[in-house]
Amino acid sequence: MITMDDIIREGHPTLRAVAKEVPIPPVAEDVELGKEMLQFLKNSQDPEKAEELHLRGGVGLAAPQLDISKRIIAVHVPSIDPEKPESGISTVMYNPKILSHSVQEACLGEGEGCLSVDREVPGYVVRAARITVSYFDAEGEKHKIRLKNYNAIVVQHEIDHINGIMFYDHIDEKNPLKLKDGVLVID
Ligand SMILES: O=CN(O)C[C@@H](CC1CCCC1)C(=O)N1NCCC[C@H]1C(=O)Nc1ccccn1
Ligand code: NI
Repeated sequence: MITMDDIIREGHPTLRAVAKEVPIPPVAEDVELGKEMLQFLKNSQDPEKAEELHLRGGVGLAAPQLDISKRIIAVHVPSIDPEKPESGISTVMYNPKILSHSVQEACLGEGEGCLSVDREVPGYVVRAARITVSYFDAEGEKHKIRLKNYNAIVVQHEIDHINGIMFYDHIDEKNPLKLKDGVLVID
């Protein structure tokens, strides 16, 4: 079972490596890893389990954060609106790829954090507001999905990890809270 002790922190070189594609269909080891990554996120969002296991609540996790330089990410974003279950996303993506993205940009009003970064880094992380992502699932089936707003931000944060990019690489150092016109602020 994955706990915070398994998550490497900034400064570890694996966080800056470009992760390798995995064979499709995923081998048993990669299927198991994906399941554990998704379970970690679910545990981290369960008050009892999070307390018992000392987990920081997370909505995404990338294999490089476990010092495993493979292109595997997990996302577990609860849908805010129970009437619209599709507004959340819960899945493991193998070899995810952003096929296209909107010109329109977006950022989280609160900025971003990272389970591999034990400090606050203030500033807007401006990303594409909408993305089209292809990925393979545990069975080796290919998917092509369109994501927007918070789900799009989360998946972009995770795909950054498999490319060795950290969220603060996107923050304008001179003026971290600068916002160009038209950037959608997501709260
Ligand atoms: O690469 C993956 N990571 O580093 C885990 C990150 C991923 C998100 C950061 C911004 C977009 C994706 C993560 O989840 N967090 N960042 C640090 C502490 C907070 C936590 C978080 O946002 N938690 C959360 C949010 C809503 C509901 C429940 N929990
Ligand atoms: Ni992160």
